[in-house]
Amino acid sequence: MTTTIIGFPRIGEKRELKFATEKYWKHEITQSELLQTARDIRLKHWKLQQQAEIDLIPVGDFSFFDGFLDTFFALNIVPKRFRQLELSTLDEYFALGRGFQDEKRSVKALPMKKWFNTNYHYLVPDWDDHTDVKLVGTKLFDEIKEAKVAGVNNPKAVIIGPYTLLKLSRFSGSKKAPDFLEDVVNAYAEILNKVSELEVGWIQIDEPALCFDVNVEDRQLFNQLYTSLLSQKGQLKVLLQTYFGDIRDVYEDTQKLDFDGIGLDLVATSHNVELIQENGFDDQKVLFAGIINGRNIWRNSYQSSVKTLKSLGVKNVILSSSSSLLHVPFTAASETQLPPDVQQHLAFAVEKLDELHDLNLILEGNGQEVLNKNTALFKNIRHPESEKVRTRVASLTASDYVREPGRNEREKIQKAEFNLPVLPTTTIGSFPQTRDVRQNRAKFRRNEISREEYDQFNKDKIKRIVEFQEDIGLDVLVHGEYERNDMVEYFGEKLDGFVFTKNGWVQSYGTRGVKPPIIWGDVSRNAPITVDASVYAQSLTDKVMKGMLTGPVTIFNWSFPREDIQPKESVTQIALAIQDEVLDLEEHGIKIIQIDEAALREKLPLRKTDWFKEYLDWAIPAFRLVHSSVQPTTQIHTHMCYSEFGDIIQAIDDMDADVISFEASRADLVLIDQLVQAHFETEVGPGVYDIHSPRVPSVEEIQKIIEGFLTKLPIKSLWVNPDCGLKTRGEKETFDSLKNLVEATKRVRSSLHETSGSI
Ligand SMILES: Nc1nc2c(c(=O)[nH]1)N[C@@H](CNc1ccc(C(=O)N[C@@H](CCC(=O)N[C@@H](CCC(=O)N[C@@H](CCC(=O)O)C(=O)O)C(=O)O)C(=O)O)cc1)CN2
Ligand code: MET
Ligand SMILES: [Zn+2]
Repeated sequence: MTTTIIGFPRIGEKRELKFATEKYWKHEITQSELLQTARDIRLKHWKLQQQAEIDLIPVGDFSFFDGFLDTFFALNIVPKRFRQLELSTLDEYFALGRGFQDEKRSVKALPMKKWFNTNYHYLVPDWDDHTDVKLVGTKLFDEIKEAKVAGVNNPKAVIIGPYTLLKLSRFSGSKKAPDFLEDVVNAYAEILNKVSELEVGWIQIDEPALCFDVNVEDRQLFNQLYTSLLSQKGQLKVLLQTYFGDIRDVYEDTQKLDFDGIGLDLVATSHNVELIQENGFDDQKVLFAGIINGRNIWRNSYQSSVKTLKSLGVKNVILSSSSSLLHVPFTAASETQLPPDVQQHLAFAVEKLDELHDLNLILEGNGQEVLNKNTALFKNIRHPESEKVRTRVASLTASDYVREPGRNEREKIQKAEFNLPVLPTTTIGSFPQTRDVRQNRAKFRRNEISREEYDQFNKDKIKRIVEFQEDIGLDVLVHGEYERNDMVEYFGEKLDGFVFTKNGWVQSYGTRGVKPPIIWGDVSRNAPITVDASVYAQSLTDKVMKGMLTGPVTIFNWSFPREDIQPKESVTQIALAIQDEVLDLEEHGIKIIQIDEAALREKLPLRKTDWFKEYLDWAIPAFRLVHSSVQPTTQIHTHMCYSEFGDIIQAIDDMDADVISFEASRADLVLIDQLVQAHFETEVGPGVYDIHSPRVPSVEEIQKIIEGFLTKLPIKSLWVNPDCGLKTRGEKETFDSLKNLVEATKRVRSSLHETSGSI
């Protein structure tokens, strides 16, 4: 038996890569300084794995921005608009990820999407009829050489596979995936060949897309790709690596094809275990058993892992992580401020390396001591439970999930209550988290300023931004969320039952990271959270101030969940805590309350058959529970930044919010059509401009977009807003964009007057 991992976090223990990259973008360091930082990071991570005696060390899992981008960049899949910029290779690479702008030129970045059911984003390549797929990149080979020089004698080359590449791509020309098949196979064959020449034993080809539903055509595509590719592998051993789910649709095919290893996630579901038990596993192949959880931060229970592994009856096994460790923070060792009983149960990336080593020892018969210690740890685990919370959850009844009166009735009541103009304008909540805002928070954290000073700073910010919103004529105002480091971490810090880390950063996209809170005990609210800020903001204006909360499903999905109770149970507890906050806001005169569910779509199970019974059947009720007991006059908004909910429209409507805002880039006029077709009842604010880019949209541009929406949607259901919060933007571009948004709306309103006389 030996050990490996699928991949290691790459941002660095103290986010060194983030800081160096951002400095490079600001021209504060040179390219060679950035490359040196990257080399240092890779070396350090390889050494850590060597110290933990990991046998097969992944190489190629490092990335400056995104591993999916690395793969298609190496394969020359770069739209012309980027090539024409004539940048250096590295700058072209970054341009794909974050767009490019100088005095003369402006090119939009490739779109980003959620990587399966994680909070990590990958870049979506756009293939057109000019796309010329061929191997041009040397990153993987360079890193292999570098690893060998550094004394990594047993590297495992890592690359994203052709099936996943094709399935996750966008084809905008007349040529579709099958038309590129031959070129793709040739390019990958060349990669295998080059890796082989470097005397590498194994190549890991990541194919997580096999964990989605695989239909007949997909299955044929998969078989075609690999029949051809594997016939050219020579001496190189090929590992088909999957993660995040099971491969029931192609399990038999993978057994028949000439793979040397199959990597299966034994943690995300029990399905892969059953597949092996029921169908057996080819004696000639190695099972890369994904037994150490790459998605959560708890210690592994050796006893149950050993039991699972022994139940498989597979001859050749290499122990591995269930996914890349990219999705967990670097090390738990630095989290010294955590209660010791929590601390001892944590395993971040570095600790997971040791767990693999331990498990290997145990399975080889030399690990009785570590096994005993681990078993004792699990015997003594005590999650703080609250009788009060349990009783409250147990006494919920069906009526707690139903808001009265129904939506149509409420709509009339609220139109009278608020008397807003048609096409009401608003924003999604946050305003730019400028340097001074973060510094104020950092100072408070370091005890350099008092609570009063900290609060006063934020109050001044609120006052200023309320004045700005009034000045430019927005209709429904927000307080700006200056007090929040992150929309989930902030609530985690305020609620009982959560613990949080000091340095538990996980990459979300590019150089951006999040510090997911940890759900450790039963969750409840012990004091108001946002009431002061919202009430203060409302006191400054006669316009209506929108309260701003994060919903239970998003808080749960962007935290590290406990595993001793069902997700439904945790989410219901969080829902009741947020319900307390909703009712408190209402009682304090806040009349519109937005409850963000940005992450609702994200955790939809990979397979359609699981959508309702494993997720939506509790996620949608949890949201309803939060708001169902408010007055008919209180207007409930929700927000989802990603518009990929075409397939779950009915479930979104069933959340029973009064208004929903979401992203609506050009392609999503399709979504608007779907909404109309599905008789979607919730009022909608499809984002009229993209906040992920610093570009300022013109008045005319926004006006056109609103008019476009109006050709499809009734005017009484339409709101005007940006497509997400403004926290990552600069102030100047934000202010200019919002002024244009309001002006465009006014023009549309007056043109309506002219054409119809009344509205
Ligand atoms: N949890 C979550 N997931 C999400 C989103 C989201 O908003 N939250 N949005 C979507 C996109 N994802 C995003 C993820 C991260 C960021 C982001 O901006 N992250 C920031 C960190 C934000 C943060 O929490 N900052 C902290 C701490 C920042 C810090 O290190 N501060 C320095 C000081 C900084 C300074 O002086 O300038 C220090 O303490 O030393 C704070 O504000 O308090 C980053 O990586 O740069 C944006 C979007 C999807 N997933
Ligand atoms: C990622 S969704 C963001 C919603 C939040 N209210 C904000 O405006 O930042
Ligand atoms: Zn958003």
